Amino acid sequence: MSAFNKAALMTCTMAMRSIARPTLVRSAFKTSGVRSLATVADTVFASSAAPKKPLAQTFSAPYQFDSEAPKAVPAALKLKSGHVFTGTSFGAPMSSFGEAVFTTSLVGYPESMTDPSYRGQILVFTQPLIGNYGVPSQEKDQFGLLKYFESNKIQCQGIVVNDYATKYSHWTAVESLGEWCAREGIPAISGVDTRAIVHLLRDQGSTLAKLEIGDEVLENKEVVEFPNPNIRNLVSEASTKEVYELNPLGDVKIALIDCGVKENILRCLVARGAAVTVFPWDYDFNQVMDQYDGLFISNGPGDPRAASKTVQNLATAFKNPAPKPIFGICMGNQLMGMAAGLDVYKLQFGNRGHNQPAVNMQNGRCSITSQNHGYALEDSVLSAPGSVVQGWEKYFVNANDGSNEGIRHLTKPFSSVQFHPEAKGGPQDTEYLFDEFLNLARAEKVKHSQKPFYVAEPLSVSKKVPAEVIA
Ligand SMILES: NC(=O)CC[C@H](N)C(=O)O
Repeated sequence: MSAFNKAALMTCTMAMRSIARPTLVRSAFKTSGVRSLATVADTVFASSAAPKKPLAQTFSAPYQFDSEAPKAVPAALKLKSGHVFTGTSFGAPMSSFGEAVFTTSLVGYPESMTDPSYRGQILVFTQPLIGNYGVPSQEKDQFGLLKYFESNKIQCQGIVVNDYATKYSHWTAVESLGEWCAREGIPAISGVDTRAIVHLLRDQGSTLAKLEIGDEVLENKEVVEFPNPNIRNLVSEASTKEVYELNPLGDVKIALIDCGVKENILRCLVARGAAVTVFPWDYDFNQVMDQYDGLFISNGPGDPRAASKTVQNLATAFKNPAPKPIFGICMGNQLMGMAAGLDVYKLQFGNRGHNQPAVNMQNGRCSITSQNHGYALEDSVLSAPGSVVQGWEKYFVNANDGSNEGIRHLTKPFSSVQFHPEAKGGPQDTEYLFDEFLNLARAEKVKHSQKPFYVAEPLSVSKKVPAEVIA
């Protein structure tokens, strides 16, 4: 764990302790002079002591941390189920719609919010204190990839937090979370009981929602229609429109199908020496695979059934008698599974967080993984006798809910995982899967380079040389 993660974890632990022992924690903060944390402890204590009201009428009064802060703008999270949570706006002064989902991750809000897989979603953070380390810059690395974000803009439709930290501090920070949201036109609400929201989303499932800001909240009109982002082709919206190359001098050539790829997947590939060509989601890669040593299918937003073209292309690739290695992550796992003949279904509330246990079915080893998905492969047929899905086996399984975490082919170099080995944020314990994939691709390259390059029958050439020239 990095020093930064440790600091963030300590902040969280301190805030959580304050719920159990508020008096003690408050006096400790006062003597050490940490004024902003003392205020957090007060707030958590005050809200947990508040009388319980029916959820539909939940109202969190707008509050301010800082007496110099501008006047609070009202905000409301309205769920399709009729539940309304009111609080304070700290982002863009505009309303938005989306599917409300929650993440249990403790850190990594800049990464999560720019992860294209969150497109169309309103993100509820269960971590109570958000914004305390601000937002980094758009600085790029030597490959031209963003250093600190997973794409070049905020992808989610809005964010919901319990306590927004108005004061931030981090060596990479260039602005506050609120400034970033306002600049990018993304609404944000704080001062709501995120525990109550998560209970609802867990019990009734991910729910369509609206984030209302400003006067609209005061008008308190009923929302008549909640547009469902999952009926759009979000993959097509998030995917690159043009083919582009990264690290062209890399020693192994990978074709990457961009369904909404996270920057850290690209970083993980180029950092290991791969030359990566990124293709749009519907590109018929089978036409160009002879120029590549391996194929990668990325993560992406929304319902995987929207990417049926990628599924068709994969089904064709699977039939290739001389198959190249293929590896997929998250949406990539779902698309590869569908191409293999598996069904996909929507989970009740999805798995989003940094501590999801995935058990490797080959060796029983469990890895703690980073995840962000609402759909899953129906993999029970893989172990069923006489299954129509031949040649594939379960690769990883989620130890919490038994859902699919990966599949692999029994004889061909095809595999995929539902979790995120590239993390960002979250544990990097499964990053070795990038090495395994690139090792297979390098072996493929060697196999091809062993095909005859030399001129056949060299002796017959010398025989034809006229005698007088040799002399
Ligand atoms: N991270 C991802 O690739 C998510 C895949 C898909 N959109 C899901 O929610 O299941």
